[in-house]
Amino acid sequence: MKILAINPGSTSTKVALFEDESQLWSDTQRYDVEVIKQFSSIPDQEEFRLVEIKKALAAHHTDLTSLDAVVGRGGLLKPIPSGTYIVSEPMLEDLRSCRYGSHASNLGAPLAFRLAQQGSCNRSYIVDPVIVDEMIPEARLSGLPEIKRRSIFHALNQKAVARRAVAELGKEPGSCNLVVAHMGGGISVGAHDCGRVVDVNNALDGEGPFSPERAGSLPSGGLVHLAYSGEHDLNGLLKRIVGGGGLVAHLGTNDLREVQRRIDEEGDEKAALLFEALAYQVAKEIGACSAVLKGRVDAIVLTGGLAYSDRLVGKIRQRISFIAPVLVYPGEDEMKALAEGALRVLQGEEKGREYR
Ligand SMILES: Nc1ncnc2c1ncn2[C@@H]1O[C@H](COP(=O)(O)OP(=O)(O)OP(=O)(O)O)[C@@H](O)[C@H]1O
Ligand SMILES: CCCC(=O)O
Repeated sequence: MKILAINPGSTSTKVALFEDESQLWSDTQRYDVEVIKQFSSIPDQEEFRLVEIKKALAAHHTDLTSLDAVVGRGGLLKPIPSGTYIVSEPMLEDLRSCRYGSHASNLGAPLAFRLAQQGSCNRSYIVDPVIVDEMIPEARLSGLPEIKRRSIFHALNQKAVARRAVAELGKEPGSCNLVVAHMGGGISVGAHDCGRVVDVNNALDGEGPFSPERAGSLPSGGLVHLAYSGEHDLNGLLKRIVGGGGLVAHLGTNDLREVQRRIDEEGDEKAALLFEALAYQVAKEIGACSAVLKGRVDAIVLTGGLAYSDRLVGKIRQRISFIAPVLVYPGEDEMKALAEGALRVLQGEEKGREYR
């Protein structure tokens, strides 16, 4: 089966072609920030990205008509359980209108749908979108009835690495309790209770550890004062929390390698403190998720780009290795996870779910 996988990020689109589980080629198309700035909203980028993806297909001599399915990263939809979903009109409508919020991943389904249509296979899917919601009732409450917690996290990679961890532990699928920390530009830490993510910090909405680009949890009084200080309008403040917080706000970079360089080469004490605090906050969140699982944790999994840093992983380990064995899977394999999700449906292992 030939499956094209598409993963739109804020300034790039990753495209990869798979023959069953094997990747035939992959391409990361990076867009100049100035090019992206020409579009007033994420949905406005659909046509541009479609044309760019077709250029990648042409460069790799891949004809659209040779595809059996196209799968895209799923974006901000209404909360739904984990799985592979058939792209449908109601889904496209919710993503294109940004009814549940705006995120680059909103483009995954429309692009997959149009490419599948143009190639005539007419089979398009999304897998484990960022709004996968399996939270238990007590996790949904905040301290104010008018503010509900939402499950928005790196579901695709968290679920994929959780499957890998369970296999490596030699256990049956759905039989393990894991705490998975995805540490990338954003950070989400999930409590996986026998395969179900029963609690996770909302990585897009000011919960959990700060990250290279996100502010994470903030003291709410301080946030309210900042909101009324006249320094920011609504969108400016939201952008600061989501794109300009964390390492960017404190150090002006979202690159952990640069932070390490400043510590090593310049003896930068502020950078050293931020590095320490990052490890501390991730470890604290892992501890919280371990309590969610009542201490019955088979393994803790560290993944995402930050997990390439042995130094960060070492500092996190110091605080959490008393809980359970620590497995480290640096980076992410979202393209493979997308292709595998589509394949499970194409091969009849799983039924394609409907989004209503
Ligand atoms: N070898 C490395 N050592 C230390 N840090 C690294 C290394 N490689 C990548 N990083 C850091 O990982 C972070 C980016 O991670 P990643 O690529 O997973 O993020 P992303 O895909 O942009 O965002 P997200 O994972 O939230 O979707 C950056 O801070 C980058 O500096
Ligand atoms: C789930 C996506 C979260 C992020 O972009 O940080």
